[in-house]
Amino acid sequence: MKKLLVLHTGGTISMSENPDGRVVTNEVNPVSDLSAVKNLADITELNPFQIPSPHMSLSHMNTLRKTIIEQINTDNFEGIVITHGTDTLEETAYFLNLTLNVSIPVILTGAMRSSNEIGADGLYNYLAAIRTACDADSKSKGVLVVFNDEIHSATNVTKTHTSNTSTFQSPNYGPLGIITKNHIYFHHLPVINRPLVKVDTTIKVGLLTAHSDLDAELLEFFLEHDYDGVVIEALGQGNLPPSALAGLDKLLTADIPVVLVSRCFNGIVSNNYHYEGGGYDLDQRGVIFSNGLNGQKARLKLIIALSNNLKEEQLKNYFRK
Ligand SMILES: NC(=O)C[C@H](N)C(=O)O
Repeated sequence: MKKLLVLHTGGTISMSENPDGRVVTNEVNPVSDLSAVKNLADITELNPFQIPSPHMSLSHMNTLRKTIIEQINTDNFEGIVITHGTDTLEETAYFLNLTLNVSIPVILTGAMRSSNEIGADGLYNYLAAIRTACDADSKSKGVLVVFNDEIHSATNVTKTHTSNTSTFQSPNYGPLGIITKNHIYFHHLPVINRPLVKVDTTIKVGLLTAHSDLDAELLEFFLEHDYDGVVIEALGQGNLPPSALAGLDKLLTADIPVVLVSRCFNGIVSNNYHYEGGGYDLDQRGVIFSNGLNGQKARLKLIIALSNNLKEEQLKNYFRK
C-alpha cells in the first residue's frame, strides 16, 4: 500500500446540515479516519486548520506549503491529498503549484454537498483523490484537483457553478484525465514550470474587474493603499476604457506592476488593438500580459513573482509561461 499524507483544511466536505437546513462546521471531520479509505492506502492525517475556504488567506496557504515540506522531509510519503472548501480551492491548488518543488502527487479535493445531505459528494471525491494519489501516472504532473470523476491541473481549473457537483472545469483545455470505477486515465500532459520557492506573505496584490466607464480612481486606490501590484480583469482580448487610463498611468509611473488578464473565461489577452486603451496601447504603457490565467490566479502569481524579486523582463517572461 502507498504511504499518503492527508491534510484536512475544512470546507463543505468537513461540514453537515443542521436541523434548520443550514450547513455548519462539524466538531469531527466526517471524512477523517474512515475504514473505506484505510483499505486503499497507508494514511497519516493532519488537520492544520479547519476553516470554510472563504477564510483561507495567503498565510494559511503558506502554512499548508510549509507543513507539506516539513512532512515530506521527515517521512517518505508517496503522495499528498488535501481536503479543502471549494470556493478558494483553485487558489490554494495554484499557489502550491507555483511554489512546491515535489514530484509526488499533490491532490486537492472537496465537496459541493455537506456530509449528511442527499447526494453528498465528499466521501466519493475523497476516495477518488486517494486513488489518484496512489496512481503512478499522477507523479510529476504538478498540483492536481480531483472532483466529480475528473482530474484537472491547478493552472487551468476553476469553480464554474455555485452549487452543481460538476463545478470544477478547465476552460480552454479540459481535464487532464478521468476516473472510472476501476481505473485512472490521463489523456493530457500538463506543462510543468520551475517553481519559485520564496513566499512573502506581506505582499499585497489587488484585483479589479474592468467594465464600461471604469473609473481611474478605483485604480488610484491601490496606489493610495500601498499595494505592491495590481491585476486587472480587462475587457475582451485585453482592452480598457479610456476613463481608466489616468489611474493606470499613475500606478505604472510609481513602478507598481499591473498584470492584465481577461474577464472572458476563455482565451488569452494580447496587444492587438491599436486605439486608446486597446491592448497595443496598454502594452506601450507598460502593462504585463498574462497567458490565460484567471484574475485570482494571476494575483497569486504576481505575489510569488514579487516575493522572488522578479522585475521588468523577468516578470513579463514569468507571465508568458
Ligand atoms: N463547497 C464548498 O466547500 C463551499 C464552502 N463555502 C467553502 O468553500 O468552504
